[in-house]
Amino acid sequence: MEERRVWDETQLRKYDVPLVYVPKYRYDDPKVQELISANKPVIITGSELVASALNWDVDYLKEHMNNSNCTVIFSKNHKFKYFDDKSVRPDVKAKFVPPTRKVGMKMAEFAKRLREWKKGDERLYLQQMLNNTVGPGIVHDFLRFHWDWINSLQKNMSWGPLTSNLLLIAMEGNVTPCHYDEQQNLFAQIRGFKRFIMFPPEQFECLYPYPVYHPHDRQSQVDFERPDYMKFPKFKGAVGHEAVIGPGDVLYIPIYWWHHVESLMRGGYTVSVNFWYKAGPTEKIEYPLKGYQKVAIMRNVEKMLLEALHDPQELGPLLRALVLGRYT
Ligand SMILES: CC1(C)c2ccccc2-c2ccc(C[C@@H](CC(=O)O)C(=O)C(=O)O)cc21
Ligand SMILES: [Zn+2]
Repeated sequence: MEERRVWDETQLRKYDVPLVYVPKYRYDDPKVQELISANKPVIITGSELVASALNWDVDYLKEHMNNSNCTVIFSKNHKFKYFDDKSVRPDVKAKFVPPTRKVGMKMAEFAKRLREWKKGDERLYLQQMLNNTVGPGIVHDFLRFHWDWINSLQKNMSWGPLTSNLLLIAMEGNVTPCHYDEQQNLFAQIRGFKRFIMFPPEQFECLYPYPVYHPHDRQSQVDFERPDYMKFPKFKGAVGHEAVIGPGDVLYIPIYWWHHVESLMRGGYTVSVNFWYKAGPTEKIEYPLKGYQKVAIMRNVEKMLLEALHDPQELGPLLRALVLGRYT
């Protein structure tokens, strides 16, 4: 039946990227397991995975979460570009200007700031690991997630263990710029609508990730809002897979797939929970290698070269000497 449109295209940010649609199937449709085992994205409906959490809004959460501190990211603009400056060398870290800052705060304070937010204020993005200390009411809802469905999926796909569930509360219009993760991800939407633009690992050359040793490792250097086609000419060849998900939907984000994520403008704050799984064991290697395997190989080469050369400035010249005029 024709679904009631509760959002429209004017709530999506405009980018110069051609898009195809991610397919949508009911959780018991064989196409779901077929697509997931092929490492292809799919929107899964009717799973009831987080049905017990569909009432999670900030008022409910602040009532039922202990007074535990939540991690809240502040940004001066709508972009929340992830960075990891823990594992970064001091010389690289010294030059790096973090685009966001992390603050611990109680859910009640976050709710208040959300209510009182005015244009020009820093934007907020709450991301809190769900565990058994967040509060009895939340743990009760969490335990009532549709675990037998997702556990059977994990087993059928021979994924590794569930590593974490992140509770995510984003302001309308927040953007997580394009990046990839090294885990399988089932992303459950609870409140509001989120839009994903995803690219397969094969499009590595179009998305120009930062060097592996950079704090923005795994993020694309391309600013989707103002692409620099001189520096990143191959971005012209990128083709995105678009998915818009709402309450009750689950999106499968395959390991190593790039994803740009935004909470729809004028759609109110969004609540989501993601389920990150370690990759399964690689059975015997088959040739030709898959895109994500080549990405993993390139990452290892970068790490090895950095280890050997020690000075990051020497990596470029050595790689150019190795390739230009020889492998080009
Ligand atoms: C941007 C933010 C809040 C952040 C800041 C600092 C450190 C980590 C993270 C982090 C990690 C995951 C997400 C969820 C999602 C993107 C989205 O839904 O916005 C996503 O990428 C995924 O589920 O893989 C969001 C974030
Ligand atoms: Zn991600």
